[in-house]
Amino acid sequence: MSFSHLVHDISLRDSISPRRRPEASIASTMDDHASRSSHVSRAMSYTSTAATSVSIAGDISSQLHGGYCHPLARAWQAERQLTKSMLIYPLFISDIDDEEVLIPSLPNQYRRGLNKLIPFLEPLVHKGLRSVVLFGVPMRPGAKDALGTSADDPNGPVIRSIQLLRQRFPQLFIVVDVCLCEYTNHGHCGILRDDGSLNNQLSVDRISDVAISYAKAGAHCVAPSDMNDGRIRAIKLKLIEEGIVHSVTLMSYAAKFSGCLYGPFRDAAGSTPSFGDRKCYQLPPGGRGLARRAIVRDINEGADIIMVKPAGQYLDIISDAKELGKDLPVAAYQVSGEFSMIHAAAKAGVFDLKAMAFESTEGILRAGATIIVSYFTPEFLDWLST
Ligand SMILES: NCc1[nH]cc(CCC(=O)O)c1CC(=O)O
Ligand SMILES: [Zn+2]
Ligand SMILES: [Zn+2]
Repeated sequence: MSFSHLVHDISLRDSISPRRRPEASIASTMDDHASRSSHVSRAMSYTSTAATSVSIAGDISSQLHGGYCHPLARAWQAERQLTKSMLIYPLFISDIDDEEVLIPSLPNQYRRGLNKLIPFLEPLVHKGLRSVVLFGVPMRPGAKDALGTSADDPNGPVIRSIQLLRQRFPQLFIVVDVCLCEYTNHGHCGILRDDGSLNNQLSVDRISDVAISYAKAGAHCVAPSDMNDGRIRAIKLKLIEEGIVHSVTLMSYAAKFSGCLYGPFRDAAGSTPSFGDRKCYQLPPGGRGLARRAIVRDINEGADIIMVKPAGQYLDIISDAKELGKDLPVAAYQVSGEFSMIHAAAKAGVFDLKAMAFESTEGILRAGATIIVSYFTPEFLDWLST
């Protein structure tokens, strides 16, 4: 197409219908008359400078607005859109079977015993819930010790709920978080040396045993969140040794950062460390290079899915994970603190809850994740149905 043809076309359009000017879509979003008329005069100067071919080419390629003013055209700008099957819903399962307790720092989320689980999940499964991630919470006195013995208690809440969920919801994909911090009396994610640091060998041996118990109980996916070096390899090798590697997905919390955003979770799971913090085994927030090394390491050790956590503050890491592991699904965990912040801000009138919930997941999807662990899952099942 020649430039002179474009000049002709533009002036023809202008003379036939002023509404078809390239600026029409901008003007239509303006509601006061003054700004509308200023756009009209800009449109006229556009037409008058259209005499030189170079500036026309520049102006035409600069017109983006017309491409996305319809809601569907806006949706098409995204590489991928949120679907129900991308969501994993976190569940806190108490060892007190009849318990159902609201977690004050985590809006609308409860810690539930086994007897409350099925009635709660039934309607969600009917609305399209595809996957949950289980966190066991031992509430009974004496349930915690230095080795986290209750983590794989066959009568404990996690193993019993895996069996129950498999039986009652055969289509539900059951992910189980593997860590010791909920079960140790010191609240750290492994077994400690006398000086309070993690003993890597003992921790990895124990955590891989726990993962195998969950897998044997019927978990479709085990997800170690402890961050001990070498646990992905150890779990994969034991899955092979046990002859169950073909039926279990291994999801690594590969890039898990230490920070302020896990507080409500620790309230829910009772897993706040009794001394110190997790800074020596969770990544420093500025450590992008370290996160990339952890991601590559876990891919090489046999992870099937790579997770980044938290999500919103770490979108560059999600994008790195997708680049480094371009043939693996990448998961993002929108953690308790992110969820509670969104709720608090919505309550303070900063924004609309639903709009922000969607915007936050759009960022995560854009960065490259296709699996999202989210406390908004029950709401999304409703929002995505309408
Ligand atoms: N290791 C346990 C674990 N698994 C997932 C989370 C956090 C999830 C959330 O905040 O929603 C934590 C807490 C922690 O590491 O302290
Ligand atoms: Zn049913
Ligand atoms: Zn832990």
